[in-house]
Amino acid sequence: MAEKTFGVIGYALAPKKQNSFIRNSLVTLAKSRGIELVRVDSDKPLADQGPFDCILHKLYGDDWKRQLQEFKTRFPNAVILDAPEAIERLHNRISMLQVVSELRVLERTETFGIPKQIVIYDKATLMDPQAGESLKFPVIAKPLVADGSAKSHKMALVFTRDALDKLKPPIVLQEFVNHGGVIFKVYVVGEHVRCVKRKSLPDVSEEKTVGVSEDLLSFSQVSNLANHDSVNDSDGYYQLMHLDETEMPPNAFVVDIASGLRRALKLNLFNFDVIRDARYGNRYLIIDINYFPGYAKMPGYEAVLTQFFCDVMFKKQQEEQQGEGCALVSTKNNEESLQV
Ligand SMILES: O=P(O)(O)O[C@@H]1[C@@H](OP(=O)(O)O)[C@H](OP(=O)(O)O)[C@H](O)[C@H](OP(=O)(O)O)[C@H]1OP(=O)(O)O
Ligand SMILES: Nc1ncnc2c1ncn2[C@@H]1O[C@H](COP(=O)(O)OP(=O)(O)O)[C@@H](O)[C@H]1O
Ligand SMILES: [Mg+2]
Ligand SMILES: [Mg+2]
Repeated sequence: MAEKTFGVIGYALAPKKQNSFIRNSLVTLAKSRGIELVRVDSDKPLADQGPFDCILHKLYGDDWKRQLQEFKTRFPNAVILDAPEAIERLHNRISMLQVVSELRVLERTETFGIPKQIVIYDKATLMDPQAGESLKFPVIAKPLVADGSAKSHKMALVFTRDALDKLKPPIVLQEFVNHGGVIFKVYVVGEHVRCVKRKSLPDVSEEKTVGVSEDLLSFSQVSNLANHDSVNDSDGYYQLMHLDETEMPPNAFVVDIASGLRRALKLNLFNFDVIRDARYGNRYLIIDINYFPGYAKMPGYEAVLTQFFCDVMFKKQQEEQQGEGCALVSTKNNEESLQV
């Protein structure tokens, strides 16, 4: 066990997240490296608690943002992982993916982008015969807001233009891209990047689009379903996916994109979903970016997160020492996330 506390990290998480993420195995390993993990009491003002060297958080709402601001005013040297303004960009499925077009990665044989999509804010626009004219069907209808609510994960695979009237705006209509039924989830923890395979929606053939008895199929959080989980499958649409047979994308490519996203988003803790366009084989599409995802599903997450916490503390201490030595450097932008 470490003799000295290297840093105290306060965590402010919803109960479900707390149960899955704050496991004894994480707390013990972190402690052995001098990192103490302490729960933030949501019934008390954050600024009255602590002292904390760092706040790890995934909570929503203006009240929480205000509490973070107050905390930062009172403890300017504390690190907030991550800045709420940076996280907010991921709460809207349009702004979330706009960042992809800002990325510049080294030239390679693989290419990347996002699927073609439009945003519809109201029913009148949705009912306009021109709505969705620029898109090739089927499309996936996604709630515009991605705020962690169950509603924000409710999607629909829409086969025909006529079925659009069953949807409730504001929504994003995104072209469905065949990708072999497997998605790649890329977990980012500071500089650490890990890509895993997960089950996705199966490919849709032209015949399927014509012959399907329903013109709209609803689904939610497909990648979290175990293979035996029941889904509405009257058309025999869902089937077992053979994850093992799917080739991973080149690691250097994934790391390049992850590093680019991390810089552009100014975030340390996120994951993104990538699919490989079945038409090309070397074209990858980013479809979703999530703040502070289910890291506990990443094998060995305790060691990865503990190392990250140590890096954050080390960087903080270095900056404090430099600050003491040079009081002139006071222009540090408090709003910006620390990038370890
Ligand atoms: O709960 P988990 O472990 O399935 O994690 C969810 C993530 O699953 P993943 O790690 O990508 O497989 C999940 O990712 P997806 O959106 O399903 O790709 C979200 O990040 C979800 O958070 P929120 O509901 O969007 O706020 C995450 O939920 P929270 O744990 O943050 O509630
Ligand atoms: N454009 C697309 N083409 C094919 N499948 C998609 C597309 N967009 C989403 N999916 C499938 O739908 C699932 C949920 O969509 P996603 O945007 O990741 O929402 P969530 O935030 O709920 O995870 C993905 O994991 C993937 O299986
Ligand atoms: Mg997703
Ligand atoms: Mg998501």
